[in-house]
Amino acid sequence: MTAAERVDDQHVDDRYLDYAGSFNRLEDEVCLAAPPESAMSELTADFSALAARVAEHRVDYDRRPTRYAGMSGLPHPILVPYEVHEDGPTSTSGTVEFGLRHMGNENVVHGGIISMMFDDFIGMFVSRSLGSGSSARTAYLNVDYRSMTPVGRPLSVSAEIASVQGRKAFVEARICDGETLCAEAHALFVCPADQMWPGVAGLGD
Ligand SMILES: CCCCCCCCCCCCCC(=O)SCCNC(=O)CCNC(=O)[C@H](O)C(C)(C)COP(=O)(O)OP(=O)(O)OC[C@H]1O[C@@H](n2cnc3c(N)ncnc32)[C@H](O)[C@@H]1OP(=O)(O)O
Repeated sequence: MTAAERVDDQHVDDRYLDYAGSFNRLEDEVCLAAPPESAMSELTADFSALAARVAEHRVDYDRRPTRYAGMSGLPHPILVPYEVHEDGPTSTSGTVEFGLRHMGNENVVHGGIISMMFDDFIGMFVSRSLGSGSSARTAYLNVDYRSMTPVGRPLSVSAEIASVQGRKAFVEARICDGETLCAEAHALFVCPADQMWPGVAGLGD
């Protein structure tokens, strides 16, 4: 599913994608630049003015496009955008591309960002699959970093529900660069006690 196909919410439209995408570009450039002192002072003033302009448009939680974008893998100021290509009741797969703003060491992704990507990708998959809205909570997320994860090119990402035991969903996920396993995750997501999973046939206890 492309970003354009996912734009079906009144809170997220093409203008939002341009807006969030240009902000991501700014983040990339800030991570790469070393402005001289005078340019840095000017840019600091510009950033402060820009923050004040954006602040004029604050809205309540439910009306924020970043909330809906964050739940769909769309461009977002903090989360890593991804696309879902196949989505079933027990497994999902797609592509993710980390940007320059996600770099730790040169040209490779910061480990904490990889954990965040897994948490978001798995959390949204579990919520879609087991039907808890967006309320599945991460109880633990164990990440094994198997090889350096590159920035700036599409990588595959996939997850599957290994088992569901009562309110607990055990999930496995991985990010690969072609045949190379970059990182894998083993996670437990728990459904809040007052919202039992509607469940998936064959997965429950
Ligand atoms: C940044 C921008 C965002 C934009 C929006 C995008 C949204 C995207 C969102 C994407 C999604 C992102 C998602 C996020 O980021 S969710 C945010 C990160 N997660 C949290 O904040 C969760 C905090 N913890 C809790 O709320 C509670 O501890 C939970 C709900 C997890 C359990 O408390 P609860 O009182 O309900 O239940 P319980 O304690 O009786 O436990 C129940 C069962 O679970 C077992 N258990 C529990 N913990 C562990 C453990 N660590 N290892 C092994 N087992 C564990 C426990 O033994 C028991 O098993 P059993 O005895 O029944 O067999």
